[in-house]
Parts: sequence; C-alpha cells; structure tokens
Amino acid sequence: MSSFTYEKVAEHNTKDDLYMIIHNKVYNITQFVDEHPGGEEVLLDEGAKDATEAFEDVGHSDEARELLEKYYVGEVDKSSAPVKPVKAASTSTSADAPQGK
Ligand code: HEM
Repeated sequence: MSSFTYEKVAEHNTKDDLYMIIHNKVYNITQFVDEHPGGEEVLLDEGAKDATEAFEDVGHSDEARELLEKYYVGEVDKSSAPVKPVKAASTSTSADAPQGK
C-alpha cells in the first residue's frame, strides 16, 4: 500500500493534479474537480492538504463518501508533519502561522 507524506500531498495542488486527505486517506481527485456538485473552487482551496474538517462540516451524503473510494491512492504517512501548501491565491494570514524548520 502506498503512503504519502503531507509534503508529497502538498505537491499535488493544481486543477490538473489535485490530491486531498480525508480521514488520513489520500485521494487523487483530479478527475473529480469538474464533477463536484459543490464546485471546483472549494476543492482547490481545500486540496493538497487535510480537508477532513471541511468535508465533514458540509455533511456530505453516504453517496459522496462512496465516491471517494474511486479516488483512493493510499494512506498518509503519519510520521510526516502537515505543511502549508504554497498557493498563489492563498487567503491565509501569515503572521500567526509558524513555518516548519
Ligand atoms: C473529494 C472529496 C469530495 C467529494 C467526493 C464530494 C462530493 C460531493 C457530493 C456528491 C455532493 C452532493 C451532495 C452530497 O451527496 O452530499 C457534494 C456537495 C457539496 N460539497 Fe463536496 N465533496 C468533496 C469535498 C468537498 C470539500 C473539501 C468541500 C469543502 C467545503 C465540499 C463542499 C461541498 C459543498 C458546499 C456542497 C454542497 C453543494 C450544494 O448542494 O450546493 N466538498 N460534494
């Protein structure tokens, strides 16, 4: 079974190559971006990192959860640390976010 560090997942951060982590599982959702009923914007915003909270906040249906299986590519390497994906259109505030060493 493949495992991915957070850093590896963070590299897949574009519409043409997008990964997402939900409940410690890694999904390659590139093919799904155009199909998402909630639009592509949220997937691009929440992609390339752990989107568990965003995914759960929406209250996605069982059908949505089943869809995920199709895009499963592996597990998160839990010994790795989350990274802040570098994105051109980042909306995050930088001041209170310490960078990794
Ligand atoms: C790959 C992961 C995801 C899958 C497979 C997925 C799938 C779906 C599906 C099937 C729906 C239709 C309603 C339902 O069945 O629940 C939906 C709706 C929606 N999703 Fe996602 N979703 C994903 C990730 C996300 C994320 C990370 C967000 C971030 C906030 C999000 C936001 C929404 C919103 C706002 C709707 C409601 C759209 C509407 O009814 O107007 N989704 N999603």
